Amino acid sequence: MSTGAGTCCLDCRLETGGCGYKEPTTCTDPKKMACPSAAPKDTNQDDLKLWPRDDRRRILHAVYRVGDIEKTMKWMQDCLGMQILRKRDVPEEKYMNVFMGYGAEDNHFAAELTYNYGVSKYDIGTAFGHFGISTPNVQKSLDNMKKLGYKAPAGPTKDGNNVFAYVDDPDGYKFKFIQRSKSTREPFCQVSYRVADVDRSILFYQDAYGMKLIARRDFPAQKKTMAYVAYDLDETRGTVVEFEYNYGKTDYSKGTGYAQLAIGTEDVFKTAGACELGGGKTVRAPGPLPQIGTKIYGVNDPDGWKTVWVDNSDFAKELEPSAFVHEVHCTTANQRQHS
Ligand SMILES: C[C@@H](O)C(=O)SC[C@H](NC(=O)CC[C@H](N)C(=O)O)C(=O)NCC(=O)O
Ligand SMILES: [Zn+2]
Repeated sequence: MSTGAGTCCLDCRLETGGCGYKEPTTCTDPKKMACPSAAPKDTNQDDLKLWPRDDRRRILHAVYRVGDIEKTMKWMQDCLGMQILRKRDVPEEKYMNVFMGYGAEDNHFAAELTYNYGVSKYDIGTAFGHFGISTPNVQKSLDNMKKLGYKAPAGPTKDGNNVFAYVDDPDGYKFKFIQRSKSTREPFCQVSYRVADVDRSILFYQDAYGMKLIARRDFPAQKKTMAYVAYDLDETRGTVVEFEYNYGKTDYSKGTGYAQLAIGTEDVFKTAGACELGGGKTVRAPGPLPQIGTKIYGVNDPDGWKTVWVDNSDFAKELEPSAFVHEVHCTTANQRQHS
């Protein structure tokens, strides 16, 4: 497994600062052999190169931090027509999550809202673009917001066949209403990142993450290039990652709000090896989440956008009704804010 400057396997490098072995299978470091998160012994570079396309992957949710989880939930229900899918409180780690979306998480993309106890404000930064929401009628979506007393533009922007409008959620995250026919299977259809090199991003998401390029479009008049990658080439069926490259602009601020994209995988350890091979920077070693137990692996892309890979079978267990220890009342978390 290519490890860039270092020449050791992923686990040893993370645990010991480097054992000097090039391949997990040849690593005889006692720490490595005992390491529970060792990549499968039969892993080799060719296998890792093919893994991103052989794996069973789906974009699960986008994770971002909010200052008032009840206010955001209500905004998403009122303005986007989303529903509350599940809640989980992790008091030992002083945070709670609420999952919002348009359908069950076993086959729909979701927003994973993160409320850190006592934190009411985040810097959205300039690198995050928007979340895309498809709607059959943008004007009606805007009129609905205004009728409910929310701030919204008077009307959509029309650019050729494209009809769209941007609105801000309570924390300042941008949501883009995108006019599409009713047949769109996944209304929560886009996450948009600003990037410093669009072709570098395309290649990385293809090679390291196994995504497919849906489109790459230049807009010289607007001095920008847009690109779209996903696991499904039909962009109305699943969630798409959009890259926005503004000519010559490379210095964006990430802020503290947006956290990561969660993608399902059959094997977080093998995926860790494949991401490293593709040039990803590991930021969270593969292994179980504290308190929750779901195996995850965290990695940054060349622009520093984080992806958390989530074990598919552990994720399915998270969705089982029995996993809902108790219905969390959001006021509880907000009350903690004042404790
Ligand atoms: C499976 C994946 O999508 C998760 O839900 S991981 C949950 C975990 N969330 C937090 O730790 C939230 C609190 C934290 N203080 C924050 O603000 O992010 C998470 O995101 N883990 C990722 C990791 O790298 O540990
Ligand atoms: Zn998650």
